[in-house]
Amino acid sequence: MGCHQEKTNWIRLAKLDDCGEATFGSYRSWLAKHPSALDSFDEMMGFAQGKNIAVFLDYDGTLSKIVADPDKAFLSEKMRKVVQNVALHFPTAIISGRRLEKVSGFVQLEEVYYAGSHGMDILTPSSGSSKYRGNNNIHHNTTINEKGTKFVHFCPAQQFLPTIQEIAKRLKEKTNDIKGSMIEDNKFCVSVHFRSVKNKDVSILKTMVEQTMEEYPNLRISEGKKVMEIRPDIEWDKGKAVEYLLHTPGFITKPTASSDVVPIYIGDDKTDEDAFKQAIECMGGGLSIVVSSTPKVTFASHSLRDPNQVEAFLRRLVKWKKALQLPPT
Ligand SMILES: O=P(O)(O)OC[C@H]1O[C@H](O[C@H]2O[C@H](CO)[C@@H](O)[C@H](O)[C@H]2O)[C@H](O)[C@@H](O)[C@@H]1O
Repeated sequence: MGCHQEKTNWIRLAKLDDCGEATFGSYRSWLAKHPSALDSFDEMMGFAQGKNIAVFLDYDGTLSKIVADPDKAFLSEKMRKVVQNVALHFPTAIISGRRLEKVSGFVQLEEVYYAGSHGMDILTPSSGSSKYRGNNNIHHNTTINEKGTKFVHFCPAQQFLPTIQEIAKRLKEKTNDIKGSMIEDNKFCVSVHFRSVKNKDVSILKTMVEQTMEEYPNLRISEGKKVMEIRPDIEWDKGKAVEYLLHTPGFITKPTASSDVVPIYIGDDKTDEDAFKQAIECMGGGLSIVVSSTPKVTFASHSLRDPNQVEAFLRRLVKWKKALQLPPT
């Protein structure tokens, strides 16, 4: 799928950051380059009008506020309702670093597609993506839920499962004495949390993790928000997960040319940059929105300050769609 020729100003602006421009002094000057998706709503929807919008959402820091205890990052009832409404009007997926069961357990919406482990565990009700499925079932496992519905898990890092389980166990033992640290087993990746670790112990923890990782050359570490994320070193990320879902039969119901699809991706973290960059910029043009209240280097074209603004944006998106469906007066 080639890059879209007709780039709008904001997409070109986002590309400047791609070139390494990081000279933003204040939030205000940064905002000039990554305008508020609420302030630019009409302009953005002008770009999307007449095309099929698909909505992709990150979970932590985007739909739920960042909290000290990762097990308590619950979704508010208000946000659940809004996401449900979005999913009733647009194909919608949540792509999280969490294990799939954990994020779907937090969200509890049947209308939404889910991808866990930074896109390395994608659940679809159909037979999976035609593009990736090919003639064999490699990486695809079928499951049937309690209601008898058939689902397919696409797990491109399946062969790493024993290694991930091993490293999660080893890190739990090793870091046991570091107060406030927490190892979260996200199935195909592991999070080492240090938000509640005393400053003086953070570097000790990081060294411990890095030393352990030396024995696992097929894994890599990336750093998120007060968390080290350990994952298989494969060419698969949230951007690839977006592409997979866009090729999944049934996700976008109206068959259409790929250039008629406008993915909107909203996320707050480094792993979301893969989706901003690869999926949004090179799939016929999409809309990428970073959630941040401070300036940061990003491929995203637009921004929102926090989950409250995400909620407001999603609410407005539904209202916009409903207005389009009204018969002319
Ligand atoms: O892709 P995401 O859904 O954004 O997942 C990224 C990581 O999010 C979670 O950690 C972050 O949120 C926690 C709860 O607010 C917070 O305590 C932590 O400091 C943040 O880093 C999740 O727990 C991680 O496993 C994910 O990798």
